[in-house]
Amino acid sequence: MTSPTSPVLAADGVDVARSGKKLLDHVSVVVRPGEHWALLGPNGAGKSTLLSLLSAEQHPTRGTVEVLGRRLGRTDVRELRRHIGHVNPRHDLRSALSGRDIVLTGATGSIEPPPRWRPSPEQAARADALMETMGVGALRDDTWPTLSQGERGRLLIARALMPAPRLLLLDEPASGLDVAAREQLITGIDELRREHPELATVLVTHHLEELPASTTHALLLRAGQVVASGEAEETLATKPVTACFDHPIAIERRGGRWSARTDDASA
Ligand SMILES: Nc1ncnc2c1ncn2[C@@H]1O[C@H](COP(=O)(O)OP(=O)(O)OP(=O)(O)O)[C@@H](O)[C@H]1O
Repeated sequence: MTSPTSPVLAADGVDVARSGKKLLDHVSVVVRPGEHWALLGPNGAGKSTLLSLLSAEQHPTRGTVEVLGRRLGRTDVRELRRHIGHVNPRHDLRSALSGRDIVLTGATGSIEPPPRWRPSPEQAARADALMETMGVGALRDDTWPTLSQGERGRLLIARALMPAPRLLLLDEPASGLDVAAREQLITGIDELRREHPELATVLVTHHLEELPASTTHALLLRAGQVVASGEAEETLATKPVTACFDHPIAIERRGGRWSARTDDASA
């Protein structure tokens, strides 16, 4: 589809308008293989709207979006979506599938395994390896209704990676998790990034504490506009984050991870 070094995502001068309101205003971003972007901003900033473009679910009103080298509006988005790992936290599973079967449905792109479908030995081995990476190898036979939210989240990431996508989109993966579950998730994401060096990821969050240490870049959005964009070291810093959230916030980075608190010096 593209060369291994060409951008995985390229949005250029993107506007999205709905009901006469500009949800995104001249947003540009380029994501390359091996980069791990945080998409950060307050409620209503436009993060979900941008993610819906990057996942080929919506089209821009103005500007261009290329996903895996294909221009939205000129390509079959249903086919394109099959090459994007998109973790939907509202996974609509009704039956009591086992952890391993849930991961295997990533190979068929379906919620339930198709009747009489059996995984190939390669697919089965990949499912097992991804479950180990995400720290859910022990949940092989546990069924969906018995799993915690954190366990489900990590299984769904393994599931999204079954077709070996070059792009993984994570929409608030740590939302609602307790601190132990959040840390297990973050460890899994770090591990995943180490084991799949070509994979590019975009992770949406409101909280800097939820960012894995392996985050390489960040895009800060406020009211549909880009406040800062680029390498994590520069963008996940006191000044741009304060501007993004319109509140004096001091950022600290320790052991690779970020934390945020009110900046008393300027509050
Ligand atoms: N179809 C629509 N028509 C009009 N306004 C919309 C539509 N969809 C979203 N919005 C508005 O666009 C803005 C951006 O929404 P979006 O969901 O992208 O923000 P977000 O950064 O993901 O917010 P949150 O952190 O709360 O999830 C919000 O003010 C929202 O109310």
